[in-house]
Amino acid sequence: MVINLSEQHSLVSNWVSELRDTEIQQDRMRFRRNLERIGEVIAYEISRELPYKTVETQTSLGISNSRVLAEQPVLATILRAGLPLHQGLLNYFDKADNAFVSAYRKHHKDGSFTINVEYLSSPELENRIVIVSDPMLATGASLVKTVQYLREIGRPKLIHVAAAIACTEGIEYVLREEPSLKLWCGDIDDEITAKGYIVPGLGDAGDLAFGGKAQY
Ligand SMILES: O=P(O)(O)OC[C@H]1O[C@H](OP(=O)(O)OP(=O)(O)O)[C@H](O)[C@@H]1O
Ligand SMILES: O=c1cc[nH]c(=O)[nH]1
Ligand SMILES: [Mg+2]
Repeated sequence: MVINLSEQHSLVSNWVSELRDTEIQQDRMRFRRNLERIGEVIAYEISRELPYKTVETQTSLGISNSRVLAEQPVLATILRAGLPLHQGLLNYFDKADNAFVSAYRKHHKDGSFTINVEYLSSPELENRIVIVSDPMLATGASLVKTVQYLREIGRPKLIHVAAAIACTEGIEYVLREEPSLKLWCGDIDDEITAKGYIVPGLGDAGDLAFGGKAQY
């Protein structure tokens, strides 16, 4: 299932527009903060679908029956571009457990790339609700590989995905490989280049958030 948050009027499309803007991108702090804000809104949207339980809360004047989360989700993110989006989710799910995966594109001289996973840190995932965050869902290869690694740790009962910008081709690939995923996207673009960049997209999210990296 796919939800495109830009289909409805909300501040999300405003922030996605700023993420795409080459002038505003010069301000790395604003770029990271916009990703974080999108993460916060997606956290709120997902929170409307989670299980709740009723607890008695003692106030200074009496007892309130309040609804609170019945369980904490696991927030998983893909290094490095996922970090600001992850922080936004964590701002709202502030008691969540966390997982980190280093799925990154290893670029080859012929212009092709493969997805390398070199590091994975995760809590137990059996029967947990997992929210995977990565700002860019391009070919979908990083996401599918990440979910496959997470499934080796345990069997989550539901996996949500938070992305700032996804492209239709990548979404189709992800849902072919992992049909049970629920994808929350800030916006969806239709094109992807031969090098795997989303068009119009925003460029390289990791570089824009944290600076360029050397090829080695
Ligand atoms: O859908 P895909 O085609 O797999 O591409 C998306 C991936 O590419 C980016 O990471 P990148 O490899 O640039 O690493 P970085 O976060 O270190 O910049 C992005 O953050 C995704 O993880
Ligand atoms: O367009 C894209 C595709 C992958 N990763 C990015 O950062 N941008
Ligand atoms: Mg990158």
